[in-house]
Amino acid sequence: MSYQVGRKMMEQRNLTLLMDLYELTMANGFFKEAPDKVGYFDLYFRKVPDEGGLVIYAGLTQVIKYLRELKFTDSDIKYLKTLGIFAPSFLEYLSVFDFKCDVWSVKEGTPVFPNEPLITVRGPLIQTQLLETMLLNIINHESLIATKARRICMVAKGRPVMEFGSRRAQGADAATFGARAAVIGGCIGTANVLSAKLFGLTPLGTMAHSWIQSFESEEAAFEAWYRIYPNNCLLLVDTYDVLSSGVPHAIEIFKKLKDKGINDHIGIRIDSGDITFLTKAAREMLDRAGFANATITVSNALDEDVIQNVLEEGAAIDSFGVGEKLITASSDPVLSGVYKLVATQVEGKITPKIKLSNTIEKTTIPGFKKLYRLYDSKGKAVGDLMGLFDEVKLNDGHVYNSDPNKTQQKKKISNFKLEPLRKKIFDNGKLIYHEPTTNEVKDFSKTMIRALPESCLRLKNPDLYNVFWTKTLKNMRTDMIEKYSEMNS
Ligand SMILES: Nc1ncnc2c1ncn2[C@@H]1O[C@H](COP(=O)(O)OP(=O)(O)OP(=O)(O)O)[C@@H](O)[C@H]1O
Ligand SMILES: O=P(O)(O)OC[C@H]1O[C@H](OP(=O)(O)OP(=O)(O)O)[C@H](O)[C@@H]1O
Ligand SMILES: O=C(O)c1cccnc1
Repeated sequence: MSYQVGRKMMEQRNLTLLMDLYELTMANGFFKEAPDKVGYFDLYFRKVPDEGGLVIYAGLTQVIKYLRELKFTDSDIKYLKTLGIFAPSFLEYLSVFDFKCDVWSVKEGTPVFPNEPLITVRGPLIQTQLLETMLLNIINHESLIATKARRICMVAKGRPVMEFGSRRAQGADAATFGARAAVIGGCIGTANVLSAKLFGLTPLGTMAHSWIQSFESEEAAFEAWYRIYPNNCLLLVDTYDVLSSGVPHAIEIFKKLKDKGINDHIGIRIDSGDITFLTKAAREMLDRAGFANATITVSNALDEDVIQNVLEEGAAIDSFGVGEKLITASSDPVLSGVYKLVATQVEGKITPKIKLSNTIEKTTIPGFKKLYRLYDSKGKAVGDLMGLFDEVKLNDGHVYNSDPNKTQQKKKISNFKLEPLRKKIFDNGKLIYHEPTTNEVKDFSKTMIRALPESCLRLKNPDLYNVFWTKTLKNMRTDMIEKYSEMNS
């Protein structure tokens, strides 16, 4: 395949067939058995990674793009035909696929909690089923990375964190969409230029060891860099020896810049060794030479634990470059979001659906639901509330804790303001949502996090945030568990 053809394929790549085969075999069956049945699916996750207190919801932009571009091409149909398992009339339906679903979603950047319906899709069962794989693929990935970035940026305590992970991401999409998610989670920008271009992020970077190595000496390498980039001189100082070579050579360059009247956007990057010891020593040397404004950036397999540790030890750091551990969320690399059928509808009548399990955590939450955040008079979030779509009076003074182990725990809450957490994104297949920019999503996320109780923000042993259920929802689920358990005993 020629380079040009390969490029065109990438630009026009069609992800419609990126689905598990069973989505198609079921859809083929629904087409035959229940062509007019409407399905309601909820997308939610059960557990926060790293035993953290919250997940930062990310990926909606890619979900919107995916849904807008759904199209089975002639070659897709031809391929599906070769499998010999689909009815010709179903393939005909796919060939003129007309997306007709309603989609509700939480806004990107929102801190969210286990079992909350982040997305609900309502539409022809045939169509709602087909979306499972990609919706999960996108939301599970981006929310995972945004959540990890939030942890890392939180311990950096206001110091900028740059996303440096593309080289170690698991593939091109993981790098590009991961960088966007990292910015939603708090990073100030990314080294990934494609991601910066596509999503309006700030492209950032310093230099690699190859630049220094390619010259006869470190001095020559720094000298050449400063001549080309006098207004942004961040020098990598650990190629030979940080304290005896890198920092003294960097200081020489900063002096030359000072002589030319340039004294800002100067600094060093340290990429190996004991971060605490080296940054403290380097800081002293820079200050003594009159360069208190020269910044110190560190990198090298950083994560929230290392960052917290070095800052507790008093390391002198102005910013961080974080790659592999962020972009792969290596400490807990799976957000196990699921997409479950919660109701069907025939001739306007909605029937809630449930899946039982041996564990109450895995038993689904039936019904077409709505989701609110409750704020007290000071604007602090006191919990979220899940109820059924047609409940008018959501709070009768008695709501139920959603912790599956505490389903009987009843609470009375009063004097709060209800804010809907979800918005309608597609109406009958038509996009009706105005998407914010990634940087707006990031700011929105910060505001939403600030409103949460401090105790659920902690990295270790966070308090469980309240996700309440209305009495109606709780009773409906209990009744359904009983009914279906009896039916099968
Ligand atoms: N003071 C510190 N406390 C905790 N962790 C640290 C500290 N200093 C460095 N680290 C972390 O320890 C790990 C190992 O650092 P080290 O410099 O030995 O790495 P390395 O990759 O072997 O170095 P090199 O790049 O020279 O091969 C890295 O993840 C680094 O971020
Ligand atoms: O460590 P990360 O968090 O992924 O940050 C990105 C790393 O990528 C670069 O290293 P490079 O790939 O050149 O090799 P290195 O591992 O030898 O530093 C850079 O110097 C960082 O060390
Ligand atoms: O610009 C940098 O310093 C950089 C970019 C990617 C990975 N490591 C470092």
